[in-house]
Amino acid sequence: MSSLELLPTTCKAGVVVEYGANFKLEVQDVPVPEPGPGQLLIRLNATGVCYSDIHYMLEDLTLPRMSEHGVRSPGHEGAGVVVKIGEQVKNWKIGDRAGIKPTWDTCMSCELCWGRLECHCPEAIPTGLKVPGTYQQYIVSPARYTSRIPDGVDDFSAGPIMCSGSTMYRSLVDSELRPGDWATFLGAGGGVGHMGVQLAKAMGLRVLGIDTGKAKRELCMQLGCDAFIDFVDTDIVKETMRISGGRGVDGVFVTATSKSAYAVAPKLLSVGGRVMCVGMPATGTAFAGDDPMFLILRNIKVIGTLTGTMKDTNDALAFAARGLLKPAYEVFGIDRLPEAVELLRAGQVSGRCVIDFNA
Ligand SMILES: NC(=O)c1ccc[n+]([C@@H]2O[C@H](COP(=O)([O-])OP(=O)(O)OC[C@H]3O[C@@H](n4cnc5c(N)ncnc54)[C@H](O)[C@@H]3O)[C@@H](O)[C@H]2O)c1
Ligand SMILES: [Zn+2]
Ligand SMILES: [Zn+2]
Repeated sequence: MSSLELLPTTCKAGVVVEYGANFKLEVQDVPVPEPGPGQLLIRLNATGVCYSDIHYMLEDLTLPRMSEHGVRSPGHEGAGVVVKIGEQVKNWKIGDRAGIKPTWDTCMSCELCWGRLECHCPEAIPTGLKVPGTYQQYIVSPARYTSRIPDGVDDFSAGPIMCSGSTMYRSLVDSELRPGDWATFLGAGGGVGHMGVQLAKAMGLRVLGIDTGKAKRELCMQLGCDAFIDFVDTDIVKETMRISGGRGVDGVFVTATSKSAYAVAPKLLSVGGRVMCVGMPATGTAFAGDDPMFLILRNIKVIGTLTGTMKDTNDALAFAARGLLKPAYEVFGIDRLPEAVELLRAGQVSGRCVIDFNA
């Protein structure tokens, strides 16, 4: 085991003191963990605040629960530096830049792990759900599944790319849309959606952003959307048809949490179009496109995306290193983490809130 600096014994962390509908998050001092064999200890400089963290604290998804696993810190968009190296670790050194993803580790030896589906591995461990997440400044991570952050991508950008950026990269690849096709993002001004907008433009797609409010409209247009619709005061089916010349769009990426977004998504599509499911709706949401006759008559495909793999994350970071993906973020000091979470829960964040652990 080796470490460069004298490490503290405690660090700051966002800690859940009450789970569920009235969840409560506090910033507390917690012990700095020790890296076991094969693990790195990473000191995070930044973590993004993703809506999935809110789902985990609300415990409103059909997923394992944080409380069942005794996990008190969510978070899965971390960026920092290696400060200590466990036994048996090769190819990493102290001072290397390192990122933490929504999947903390996988078995790496099953068919899913071999075939770009490792996030679905039965042994996959979700970060911030079954193990402590990136709301904690010092975090251990399996060296084999830790992402490297390339030069030219700062930690405030790299953090959100670990989840939001890599998920949208993967979803766009799986959509098989081609340059010139229309891609629509329901939730285009949010943390995940605004990454999709940029990646879609970089891939040569035409982009229709759908969200609400002046700030999100401005962000979408600044990021290169060809058109924007405010879903609150517009008939979005009619308007989408008008913008796409009456045929509908080729792909709809649902990056919102709301039931209404899933309800409308298939209706925006052209014949042969596809709904890309990314936003995680609370347990019990019905998917309006599940009328088989609607899907049959319009040759609609429905595809789900569960975060990006190790390779997807690497590829998304490469877009950022080339200047094609620049997360729009507002920085909050660690003491203001609960405030950032509340703003996101209230739908008041354009782009991402990123936490600065050094502020
Ligand atoms: N599948 C995955 O791997 C994955 C990865 C990351 C996040 N997520 C999920 O994606 C969702 C979004 O996360 P986020 O962090 O970007 O949240 P966010 O709040 O930053 O973004 C959601 C956006 O959707 C907009 N919106 C709400 N209702 C809408 C509607 N009916 N039509 C259009 N826009 C609407 C909101 O105004 C907001 O801008 C969450 O459910 C999260 O859990 C899934
Ligand atoms: Zn996330
Ligand atoms: Zn596996």
